[in-house]
Amino acid sequence: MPTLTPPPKPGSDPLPLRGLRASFAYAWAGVQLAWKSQRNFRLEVYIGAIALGLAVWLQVSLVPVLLLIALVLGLELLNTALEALVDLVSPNYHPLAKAAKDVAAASVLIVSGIAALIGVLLLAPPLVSRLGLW
Ligand SMILES: Nc1ncnc2c1ncn2[C@@H]1O[C@H](COP(=O)(O)OP(=O)(O)OP(=O)(O)O)[C@@H](O)[C@H]1O
Repeated sequence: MPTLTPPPKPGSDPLPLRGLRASFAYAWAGVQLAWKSQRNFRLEVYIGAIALGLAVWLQVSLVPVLLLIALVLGLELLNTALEALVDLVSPNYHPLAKAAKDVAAASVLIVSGIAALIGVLLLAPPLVSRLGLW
């Protein structure tokens, strides 16, 4: 019978700062995992970086752009976590597993679509004017 390793518990470290550092390290490992395994996450990071660069260049307020980037990337990470959990509990086909994955993917789709629309509404007018097209 395989021995089960208990999960690490950085929050219960008697030295709070060491526990905090370990928590950040686990969270960063999650970002790296998503970067390596999720093409959509990489694409969203690239698009977010371009939007941020444009906002700086066009002197548009960075607050809405940063909020939208955080929303899309955070939701994509949650979607990735949910996919992993579904694969763990339901490696075989199950309609509820399908519902969980499809609805989680739908949340990313809707938020990304609306974020893209807001991004265009924010950046297109100053971009057109900066390029002297209007
Ligand atoms: N265990 C399962 N039971 C039923 N349907 C599943 C199951 N696993 C995946 N699916 C279906 O296959 C689709 C694709 O699943 P998958 O895990 O490959 O995610 P994905 O959309 O390819 O995500 P990503 O490309 O971000 O990894 C799901 O949206 C779901 O409809």
